Amino acid sequence: MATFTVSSGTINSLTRTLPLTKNTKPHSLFSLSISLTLKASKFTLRASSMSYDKQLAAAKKAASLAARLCQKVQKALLQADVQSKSDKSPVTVADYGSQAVVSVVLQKELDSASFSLVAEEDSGDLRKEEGKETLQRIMKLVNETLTSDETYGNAPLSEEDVLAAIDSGRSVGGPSGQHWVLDPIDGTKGFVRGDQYAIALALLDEGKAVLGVLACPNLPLSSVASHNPQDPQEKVGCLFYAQVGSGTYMQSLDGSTPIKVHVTDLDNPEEAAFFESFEAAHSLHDLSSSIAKKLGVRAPPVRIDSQAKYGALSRGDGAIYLRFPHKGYREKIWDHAAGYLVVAEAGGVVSDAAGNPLDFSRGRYLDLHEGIIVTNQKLMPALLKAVKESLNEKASSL
Ligand SMILES: Nc1ncnc2c1ncn2[C@@H]1O[C@H](COP(=O)(O)O)[C@@H](O)[C@H]1OP(=O)(O)O
Ligand SMILES: [Mg+2]
Ligand SMILES: [Mg+2]
Ligand SMILES: [Mg+2]
Repeated sequence: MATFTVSSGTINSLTRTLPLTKNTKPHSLFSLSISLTLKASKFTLRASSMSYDKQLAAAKKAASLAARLCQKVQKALLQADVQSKSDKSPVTVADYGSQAVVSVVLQKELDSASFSLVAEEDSGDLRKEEGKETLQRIMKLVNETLTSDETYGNAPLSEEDVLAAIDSGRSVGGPSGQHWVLDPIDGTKGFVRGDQYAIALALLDEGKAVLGVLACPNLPLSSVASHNPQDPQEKVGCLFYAQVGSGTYMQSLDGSTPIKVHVTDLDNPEEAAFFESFEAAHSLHDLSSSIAKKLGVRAPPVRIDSQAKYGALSRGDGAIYLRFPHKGYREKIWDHAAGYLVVAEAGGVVSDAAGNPLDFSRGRYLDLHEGIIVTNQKLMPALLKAVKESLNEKASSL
């Protein structure tokens, strides 16, 4: 006979929601409690036996190949003359190319019949007459990248295949079923400057993030705090990955042995380093400076682009990440889902400015209170207090 164990907390919280009256008979409570026990046990069994190993292997392969494509374009971009640097098309080519590569690899490696992808780009502009030349360049790049992996052989994709791969990212996501979530280049501003960017890929199952993969081609393997960009011996290019319930790992993009990473265990905010956007247009630097001051943070902010910030925080390079977009900006799920799981599985906490968890089940957008804050469990209460005070001061000064 199978035995099930369910925590009393689960049953207590379930019975709290029951409509109990003075007339509820003891035996009906007993049968109710048995049926709740079985239901809860079923849920526990399903959650703990669920493995996403196959999807994780596919996601790591997809993000690594997309990173290879992006690195090639960024290298050419940085070597180009000033005039062609102001041309936006290389970024466009890498954005679309990365999305196509991830979409093709996931569909080749997994069951494509039930494939759903929520991704940033769509092929609208590429289908226009003026997009023809760009599409040619994307197709060439995608084929070169895919054939650089020997498992994909030599069956080149047509223009139509590439357009279809990009457009598979039009899914609206939502609370049921499985959905992949992709930002093919997160931090395009950093990509163009030659700085940080990430290929961010997550899997949602029933509205919850269950896999997160971040390829960060320009992030040093050592801490950003101790990194010396002049030293040619220092390796760059990190792949972070997390599966729900299994922790967060990091390896080099060229495939070193993975190491388990953990957020810092710092409990004194004065010693904390904090991350924020490089771009002042993406996050309110004044507000984060006011929060840091209240916490007594001594170090200046570490400003880097993209979800590389989540990766760096997951291995303890810094203790806090603050993100407060300007009024009216709506956050998208592909800008946070992968980073969220990488940090959560490394022991960190990600919430909105009011302390609510992020909800990835509501479609392509995240509905948030004000901003996003990330830190470890010990520092979160003090951080929430400082955020609340700073937001109140900002509101009363308007
Ligand atoms: N006006 C904006 N405010 C906040 N974030 C923005 C804005 N415009 C684009 N972004 C997105 O913010 C993220 C980068 O933030 P960060 O400053 O942390 O690098 C990216 O996802 C970027 O999009 P994209 O993916 O197109 O680069
Ligand atoms: Mg983005
Ligand atoms: Mg993007
Ligand atoms: Mg964009």
